[in-house]
Formats: sequence, structure tokens, C-alpha cells
Amino acid sequence: MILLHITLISQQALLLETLVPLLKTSGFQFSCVETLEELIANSSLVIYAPEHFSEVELDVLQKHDMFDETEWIIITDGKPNPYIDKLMTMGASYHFRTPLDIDHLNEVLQEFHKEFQQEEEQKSLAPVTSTLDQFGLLLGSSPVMRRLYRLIRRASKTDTNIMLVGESGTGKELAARTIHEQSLRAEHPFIAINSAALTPELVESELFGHLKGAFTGAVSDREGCFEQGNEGTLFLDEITEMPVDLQSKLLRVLESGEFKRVGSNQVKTTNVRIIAATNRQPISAIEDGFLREDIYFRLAHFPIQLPPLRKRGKDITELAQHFLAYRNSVTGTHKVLSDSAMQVLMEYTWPGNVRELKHCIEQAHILASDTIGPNELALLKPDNENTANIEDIRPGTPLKEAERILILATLDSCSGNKTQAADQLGISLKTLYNKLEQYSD
Ligand SMILES: Nc1ncnc2c1ncn2[C@@H]1O[C@H](COP(=O)(O)OP(=O)(O)OP(=O)(O)O)[C@@H](O)[C@H]1O
Repeated sequence: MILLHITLISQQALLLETLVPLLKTSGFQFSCVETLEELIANSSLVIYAPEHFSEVELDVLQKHDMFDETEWIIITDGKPNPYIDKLMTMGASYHFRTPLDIDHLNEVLQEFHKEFQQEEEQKSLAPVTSTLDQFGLLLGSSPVMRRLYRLIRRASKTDTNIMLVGESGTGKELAARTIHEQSLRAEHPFIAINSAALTPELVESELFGHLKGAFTGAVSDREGCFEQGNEGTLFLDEITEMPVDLQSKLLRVLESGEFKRVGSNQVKTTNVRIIAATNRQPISAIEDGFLREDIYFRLAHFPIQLPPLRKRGKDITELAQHFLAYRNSVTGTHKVLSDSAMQVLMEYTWPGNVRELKHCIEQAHILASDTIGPNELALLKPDNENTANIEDIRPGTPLKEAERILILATLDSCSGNKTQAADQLGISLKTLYNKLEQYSD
């Protein structure tokens, strides 16, 4: 049996009297200490009931990254305290106020116990291709990823709309699928739509469907995502690229659950959960006119930030090992990464995040005979043909090749931000997507 540990930190006699019997029978291994400093490592869950909570305690928690691997339940007398608010934004799970609702607390403990146990069981079943933790479809063991897993776990239990914010290639779609698969809607469809990859007319018809003859090319009636995804989850990727007038229509559906197919007057109803994603920071997208403020507030009950790969420390090399192990298993090879290649991977800034890393390893696996060294990390080499070197454009360079180099170089100078690159190049985001797709073939 897996033993999970819970620690209570409190010096309050009355509270101890109520809590100790509950915790002793909660299924966790239990210990009780008086101060934060005495907290032992490897508790899965901590219940912290400080008499006073000030900047000093907050500092201790922050300094030791105490939220990275442990779930925290805070108990206070409920008086307003800005440091407690900060604590909650740092990743504490629950805040209970005295007098305690013991039944609710017990429910929460049982939920955590079940979740932890499932996690441990999954870990022991996982194939040993790497040492990375996996949560749903996401891989990564870094503190920032663990925090993300916690947020996702909490979000999955609710039915509110969600906004995922993160650079391109950080795994927003994987996160959305994970939330869906862990939610009560898991048995129903997950429908993904990328607003940037469609023309404004098509986005509307994709979302709401259309009647035959509603526009040129509408040769038959068609269901949109809101109908197909009824009872399920609708993933709206690149929401900030959706035309603003369409965002108003979307807002109406979010408020009323009602919509009309393009070309129809018949009102239909839908029950979908929206998970929207963007690689722009929402507040600046609102300021720049790319996102309606009201839609942001509708969607951002639960804003979740996905960390860029460069902030994920050792995840970089472990993900590289994971992608390599996968290629090895598919092709029956045993190729390895050299230490110097690992060093190069750690030093690179990864503007394209995990997607870029995956492609880089896949390509290196093809190029290397046994050992992948810095030379095989093709995407990172400045003189490689895949790298866009603007000096390579000369009179006589084939137009298509010049265009490819220019597009990739612009994307590189915008740190992988496609919207910004498309703006600078004077082309639509849709065109940029299409071009990049051609280059990846
Ligand atoms: N944490 C992760 N673990 C494993 N694979 C990942 C992770 N994050 C991203 N990937 C891989 O990287 C690629 C891009 O992921 P995904 O499409 O989810 O990113 P995104 O943030 O939605 O990108 P974009 O904004 O460009 O649409 C996929 O191949 C995915 O499998």
C-alpha cells in the first residue's frame, strides 16, 4: 500500500483538539509540528493553521519553494490579511476559516487522498523511458510544471470556462485536452478550432454552422462546433486572432447558450465548456484591441499560464531524452545524446518551446549514427540550411527560397511570436501558418 503523509502545523489547542482525531483517521500517515521550520520533507499535504501570518512566514514559504510539490490547506480566523491572499496566489489549494466546517474539510482530505493515490499508481505503471512526471498528456517535473498540474487538476473539477496563456509550443492544446479528459465532460466530444488558421467567414461557419446557400461554397447544411461539441469541450485556439465582431457573437453564446447557424433564423441551444488559448498576454491584447474585455472576463474565471521551456530547467534535457527514447523505440535504435549536446540544449533559449525541442530531437535522431552531438542538433546551428540566415538572400536567390528565409528569420527575430511576425511581414496570420506548414513538410 502507498503511504501518503499529512502534516499539521499549529499551536492552537482548540483547533488541535478538533483536527488531530480527524487527521489520524484520514488514511494519511499523520504528524503534527508547531512551526513552519519543523515541517518535514515529503509530506503530500500540509494543513497550516498559523496564529499570525505575516511577511516573515510568507518569506520562509517562498524561500524554500514550499508549494512546488506539496498541497497546502490554510486555516485562519478569516480576518482580512494581504499575506494570506498572496499565499493563495502562490499556489495554496484551500483556505478554510474558523469555525471549521469539518465535513467539508474531511471531503477535501478524501479527495486529495484519492488523487495522490491515483498519481502514485500511475507513476509505478509508467514505461521507463525517462524520469519525467506525467500529468494527463503533459510531461515535465520542474516546479513550474507541478504548479501547472495542480491548477489544471483544480480547473478540471469545475465547469467554468478557462483561458490558457502561453507562448507557441508550450503545450496549450495538450493542457486543454488534459482538462477535458479529467473533467465530467470526458465522455463527450473535445472539439478544437484554430481561429488564426481560418478566414473570418469560415470561423463563423465553423463555430455556428451554416445553411445550404448561406454563402458561396455552402453547398449543404453543416453543423458547427457548438453543435458537434454539445455536452463536451470546445477549444478555441488563438482566440485573440478571432475577429472582434465575432467575439461579440461568441459572447452572446457564452451568456445565453444560444446561437444561430449562418443564414438561419432558428435559435439553437448548446452546452459546451470553452477553453480558450492565446499566446498574447490578455491584458495587452485587450489594450491593443485584439480581445474584447467582456469576453476575457467571461473566459478568464480560471486564467492558466503555461511556462516557457526556457524556465523549465532540467525538463529540457529530460524531455529531449524522452523524445529520443520514443524515436529509438519506434525505429529499434539505441541512439544517445552526448554530454556536450545536452549542454547545448540547456543553453539554448527555445523560442519555439517544446514543439521546437521535439522537432530538433527528431531531426537529430535521423542525422546521427549512434551519438547525437552538437553537430546533429541541426535546428540550433547558425549555418544550417534550416536556420534562416538573411545574408543568404542574394540576387538570383529563387524567390520561394528568399521568402522562406525571410519568413523564418522574421519569426526568429520575434522570438517565435507568429502574430508579431505576420504583422511585420505584412501578411495575415493564416498565410503565415500555411507557409510554415509547407516548410515543415
Ligand atoms: N509538456 C509537454 N509534454 C509533452 N509534449 C509537449 C508538452 N508541451 C508541448 N508538447 C509537444 O509540443 C507540441 C506543441 O504542443 P501544443 O500544440 O499543445 O502547443 P501550443 O501551446 O498549443 O502551441 P500553439 O500556440 O503554437 O498552437 C506538440 O507536439 C506537443 O506534443
